[in-house]
Amino acid sequence: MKTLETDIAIIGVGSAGMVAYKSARKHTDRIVTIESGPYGTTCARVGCMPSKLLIAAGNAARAVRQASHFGVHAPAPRIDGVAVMQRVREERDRFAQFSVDEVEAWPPEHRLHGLARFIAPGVLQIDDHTQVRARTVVIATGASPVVPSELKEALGERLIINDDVFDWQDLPQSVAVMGSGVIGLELAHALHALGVRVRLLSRNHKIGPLSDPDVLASAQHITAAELPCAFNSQLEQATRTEQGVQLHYTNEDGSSTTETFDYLLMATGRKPNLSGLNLAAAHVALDERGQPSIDTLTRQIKNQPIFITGDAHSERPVLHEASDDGFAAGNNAAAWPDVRPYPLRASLGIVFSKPQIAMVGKSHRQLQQNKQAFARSTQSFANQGRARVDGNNSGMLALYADPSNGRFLGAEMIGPEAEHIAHLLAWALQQEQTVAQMLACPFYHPTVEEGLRSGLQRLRQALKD
Ligand SMILES: Cc1cc2nc3c(=O)[nH]c(=O)nc-3n(C[C@H](O)[C@H](O)[C@H](O)COP(=O)(O)OP(=O)(O)OC[C@H]3O[C@@H](n4cnc5c(N)ncnc54)[C@H](O)[C@@H]3O)c2cc1C
Ligand SMILES: NC(=O)c1ccc[n+]([C@@H]2O[C@H](COP(=O)([O-])OP(=O)(O)OC[C@H]3O[C@@H](n4cnc5c(N)ncnc54)[C@H](O)[C@@H]3O)[C@@H](O)[C@H]2O)c1
Repeated sequence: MKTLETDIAIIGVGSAGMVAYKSARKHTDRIVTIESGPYGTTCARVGCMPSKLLIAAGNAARAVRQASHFGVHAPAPRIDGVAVMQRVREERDRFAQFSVDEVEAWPPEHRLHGLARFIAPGVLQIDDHTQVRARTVVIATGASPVVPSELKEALGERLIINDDVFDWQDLPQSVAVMGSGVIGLELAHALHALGVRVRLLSRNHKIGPLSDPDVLASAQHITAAELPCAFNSQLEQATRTEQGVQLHYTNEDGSSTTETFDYLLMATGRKPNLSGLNLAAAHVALDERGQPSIDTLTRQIKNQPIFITGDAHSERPVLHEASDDGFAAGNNAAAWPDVRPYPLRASLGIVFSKPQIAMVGKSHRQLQQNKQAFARSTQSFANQGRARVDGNNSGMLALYADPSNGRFLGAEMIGPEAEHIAHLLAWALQQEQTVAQMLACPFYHPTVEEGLRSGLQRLRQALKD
């Protein structure tokens, strides 16, 4: 057994772990990173990038189909599944290789391979080959999909997760997608647009992270029109067949459906990779969800020389937050015990569905849960000028503001250009702008952003009422 002494041990070399390493390295050379899987990051290998590549292919197919709306008639697109998946894999590999190259350029003595777990405070066991004694530890272990073991046993390799999709050599004929959260929506829309027979199964009426009643109702309507869905359905039985899977489920109205698919894609949430770390040996207390109590600004686990980053602590499991966490944790792990707060950016989430969904700042649910007074406006995109020009005039924007000072608080949206409107809103939120200040900014004509201006004008009126 090899033993090592170091200042900082970083568990997990994904997006957060890589940034933590680079930040810590500015202060000390005594760093060890530990990675149990391949380098390349979840985002580039099996997350953000390959999913957006598949979505881009789906958007291209959709554009051809919708061209006739403009009087431009093209034959139905012929989808070459092998070529679609080849581009997804090749571009994915190219993105992932940038991270692999970066990590492999780090000094070899800074890189260990194996599964890390605590055996005592400040002491990590890596597989059965190395023990690392570290002054501080950064946990950057990411998250993994939740897959019920009984379904996995019943369906074997016909039950898949997002990772499997991006390794396909060809598109399958049919896929049932379980879960109408972020991953379920993005992949179901992309596969459907690429001509795969899809059924989106949801045990409730949720659409991604949406909570505003009007935006959610609009999203339910749009999603049901766009995709074959079974909302509020209950999977009763899943059986492996020679060709794939047979699913028997109860529908919202009590009727039953039996359908066969090539695969069942599980998209029912992701869980932080903490259970294998044996945090009890580090004297870290966990709550009922198996989460440690952390200071969100320093990223420190309360009263411990341990920092936690990215999807491993699940508050905001998106890429830019993982990078920010890594930066804060890397610097603080080096500075410990003189840690300092690193402020959070305005909260921003985007779902690359059709149309896109965006969440900025406080959601409707959070405002209600906090019992916070708020003014609200809603704005439909059905008659928005530029959206009608482009033939993507569906969706709804809800905006919230603080009645005590007129400051913008948050927004929920499904609709055209949501990714760009959400950025404008997040920047205004971070600058603590009032609705009046936002309306004093320029809005070009004719743009979808004019729909945002209409929503802000209504919000200004709601603040007066
Ligand atoms: C399908 C999908 C699409 C996504 N799309 C987007 C998007 O469009 N935009 C966006 O912002 N975010 C997106 N995300 C989320 C984003 O990918 C994550 O927030 C981000 O990758 C988290 O980075 P991380 O460093 O926390 O984890 P990871 O990159 O997963 O790194 C964790 C690393 O820790 C290693 N590890 C785990 N346990 C141990 C252990 N005990 N010992 C040693 N090593 C260990 C793992 O092998 C892994 O390499 C998507 C995620 C998925 C799954
Ligand atoms: N565009 C992006 O930024 C992007 C894309 C993909 C993933 N992500 C990140 O990854 C995280 C995880 O995504 P996700 O889609 O796995 O989780 P999610 O929490 O968004 O969705 C999970 C869905 O599964 C449902 N569900 C849970 N248990 C179920 C069960 N037993 N049966 C049926 N349905 C069930 C939930 O009601 C929910 O709708 C997201 O929160 C997001 O932060 C981000």
